[in-house]
Amino acid sequence: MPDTATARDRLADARVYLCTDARRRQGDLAEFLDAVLAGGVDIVQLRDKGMEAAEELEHLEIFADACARHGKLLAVNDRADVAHAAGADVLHLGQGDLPVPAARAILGDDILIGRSTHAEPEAAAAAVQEGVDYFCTGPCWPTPTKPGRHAPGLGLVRYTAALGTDRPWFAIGGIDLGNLDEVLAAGARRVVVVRAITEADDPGAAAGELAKRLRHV
Ligand SMILES: Cc1ncc(COP(=O)(O)OP(=O)(O)O)c(N)n1
Ligand SMILES: Cc1ncsc1CCOP(=O)(O)O
Ligand SMILES: [Mg+2]
Repeated sequence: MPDTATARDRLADARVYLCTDARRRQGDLAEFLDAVLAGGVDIVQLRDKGMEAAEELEHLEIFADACARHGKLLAVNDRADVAHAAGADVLHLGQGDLPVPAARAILGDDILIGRSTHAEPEAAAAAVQEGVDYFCTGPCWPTPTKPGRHAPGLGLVRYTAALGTDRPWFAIGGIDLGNLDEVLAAGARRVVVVRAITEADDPGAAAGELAKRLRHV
């Protein structure tokens, strides 16, 4: 991507979106982020559900520095105030989070807003809702990363692909290098992962392999 690319240009080009907590603290965290961003992650989100805002902001400084070094997008989960304070490129909102118009009223038009969807009507709505820049469909498989969330499976991915929307959308939930071909065959061209990268022996290599396969479909 050229240096002049906007956040929306970068989103349009994105294939691999990583959500990670901040268990890998300080120096180790920066090293981890450098490896995965150099490897092929296009968007990185700090997703640490138990963390209070002040601690989240502290960690986000490390994320923001890493994203700036690599020209990649920084995403914040759930909280518009934290996204604003961190200067994030992206705010991700689930069905139970702040409604998109409320987030837009706080943040304006420059930030990208993403939305989670878990059922066909939610995906169809997110594909056209004003103020939404991208959406995610899943979980494709039940996942310990989001306990208790019913998995609509690859049927929702097939449904979303059939919408033929121009809006970027990502498959999420239980995706790894072993089942990526099934996700691709269902019609997804972008994925969100947690464990496939954070729990890999070599996170940078895992990011690279995911990116390579998604970019050569
Ligand atoms: C990129 C991305 N996609 C989906 C989610 C899940 O959001 P949500 O359904 O609000 O669940 P929590 O992550 O908040 O537990 C996400 N965070 N990021
Ligand atoms: C946050 C979230 N929302 C739906 S599935 C999921 C977690 C996906 O994690 P993993 O890639 O480890 O299965
Ligand atoms: Mg949420």
